[in-house]
Amino acid sequence: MRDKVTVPAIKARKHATKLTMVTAYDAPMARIVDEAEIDMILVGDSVTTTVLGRPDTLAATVDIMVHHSAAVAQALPRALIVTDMPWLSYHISIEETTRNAGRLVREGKAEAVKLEGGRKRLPMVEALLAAEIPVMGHLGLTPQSVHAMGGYKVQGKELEAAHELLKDARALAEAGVFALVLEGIPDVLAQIITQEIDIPTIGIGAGPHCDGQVLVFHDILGLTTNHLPKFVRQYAQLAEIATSALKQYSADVQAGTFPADSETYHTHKEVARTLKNQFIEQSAKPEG
Ligand SMILES: Nc1nc(=O)c2c([nH]1)NC[C@@H]1CN(c3ccc(C(=O)N[C@@H](CCC(=O)O)C(=O)O)cc3)CN21
Ligand SMILES: CC(C)C(=O)C(=O)O
Repeated sequence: MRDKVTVPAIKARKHATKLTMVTAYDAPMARIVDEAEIDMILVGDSVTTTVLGRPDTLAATVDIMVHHSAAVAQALPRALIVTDMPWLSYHISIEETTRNAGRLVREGKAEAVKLEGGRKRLPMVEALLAAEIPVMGHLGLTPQSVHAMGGYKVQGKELEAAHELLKDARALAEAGVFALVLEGIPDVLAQIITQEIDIPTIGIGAGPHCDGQVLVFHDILGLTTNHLPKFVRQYAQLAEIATSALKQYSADVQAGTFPADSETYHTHKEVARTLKNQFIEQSAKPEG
């Protein structure tokens, strides 16, 4: 039995083996991810795009994140549960931010929260850490900034933007976040940030030099039907497997081969015989 993954254990992996994180949005998904010995489960606001059919993550609310986080926690995973703070739940005031994160922890059973943005989020990050809530940062292509970025575009490609991202990473690390997601940035910038800060970096579309990697469950397993970012590697085509299984089920129903006797309930022979005699025509012949 491997030990429960904790925030200090994640921090301690900075100069050890690579960290892995995968999203999950409900209990069976959490069990599948945990069986694979993934270090961290991200209850991502990508639940909106993967499960709720939305084009972006802006529709996520604290209620939605609590609902999915609590379902994941019900699986009692060994992996650390990190739950996303949705858009506008940490932008208005320190009080609202702390209360919202508190709900993710108390009702959603999150063991840490993740929020997007750098220096402009520092007062909120500091308030959460003061309330003993571990915080994971998220910089670069931050999906909650989709409209401000003008789409899902790689960030930090120009020299000045790269320097600004490094400053944001340093500020978050100094404030005390325990790990930092780097999304959609050039490999060399991710390499430099990883070298310059003393907490683990978790990359998604940020090249191979990060201390760990994260991907979305549906993307890895081939359950996503829409456009896939360049950074996704699909390790299975589960949608195809599911569709062919459901077609087989449908064919069996049409052919009358499902359900079989072993999949059917029976009553006592005497009761069955009497009922048949009363209601089913031509059932007078003796029952076997
Ligand atoms: N299923 C899913 N997977 C994700 O990784 C994900 C979500 N949903 N929803 C929220 C955000 C949106 N994400 C995205 C979506 C698209 C690109 C994308 O298409 N990027 C361009 C980059 C173009 C460029 O600037 O060079 C690409 O072609 O990869 C990247 C991240 C990541 N997140
Ligand atoms: C793409 C990952 C990092 C994320 O934030 C999410 O799944 O919401």
